Amino acid sequence: MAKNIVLIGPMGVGKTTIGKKVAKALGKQFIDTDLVIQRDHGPVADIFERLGESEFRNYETAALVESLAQDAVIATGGGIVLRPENRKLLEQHWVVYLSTDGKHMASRLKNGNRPLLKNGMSDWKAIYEERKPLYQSLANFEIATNSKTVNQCVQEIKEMIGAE
Ligand SMILES: Nc1ncnc2c1ncn2[C@@H]1O[C@H](COP(=O)(O)OP(=O)(O)O)[C@@H](O)[C@H]1O
Ligand SMILES: O=C(O)C1=C[C@@H](OP(=O)(O)O)[C@@H](O)[C@H](O)C1
Ligand SMILES: [Mg+2]
Repeated sequence: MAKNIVLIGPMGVGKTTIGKKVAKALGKQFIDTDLVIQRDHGPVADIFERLGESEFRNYETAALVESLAQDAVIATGGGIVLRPENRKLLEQHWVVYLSTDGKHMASRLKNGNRPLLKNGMSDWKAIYEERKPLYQSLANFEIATNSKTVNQCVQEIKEMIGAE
């Protein structure tokens, strides 16, 4: 199995945006687990509403398995680290953790419908604090995105994996 580059990190940190650009720069396929779920089951917010979070997590694990079988750059959803079985799968790949100190996150979160953020930034902070140790323990690389542009993050990832 090829070693994929997998982006993890909290909601809105830039996994989808940066992942797409890294894939392009490396000439690899780009996969977003949320889009795989959406392709098969409809919009993420609708799944949360109709079926609840635990069914969404089932779909997410299936999407992760399918994605990791490719040779790709993969953007995950922020909650991918919650399930032990997902973490076990990720251990075999290059895991890049996009971190943030929380500044500028409100503007990064403006677009997109995130069903877990009913109370905005206070939910975001609490969820991130809870998951941070999981992101840290899985990461092969960490990129502090706070004061960097999207393109700087892309460049750093390329350098980290030795593509430069
Ligand atoms: N380093 C960055 N600096 C400024 N804006 C960023 C940065 N990274 C991402 N963004 C912006 O933040 C928004 C959220 O990014 P997105 O890729 O959807 O995050 P995620 O997939 O992690 O939830 C996008 O509009 C993106 O352009
Ligand atoms: O953090 C989470 O639990 C989630 C993050 C979202 O993806 P992004 O991290 O790309 O926003 C999406 O998978 C869903 O809304 C749940
Ligand atoms: Mg995303």
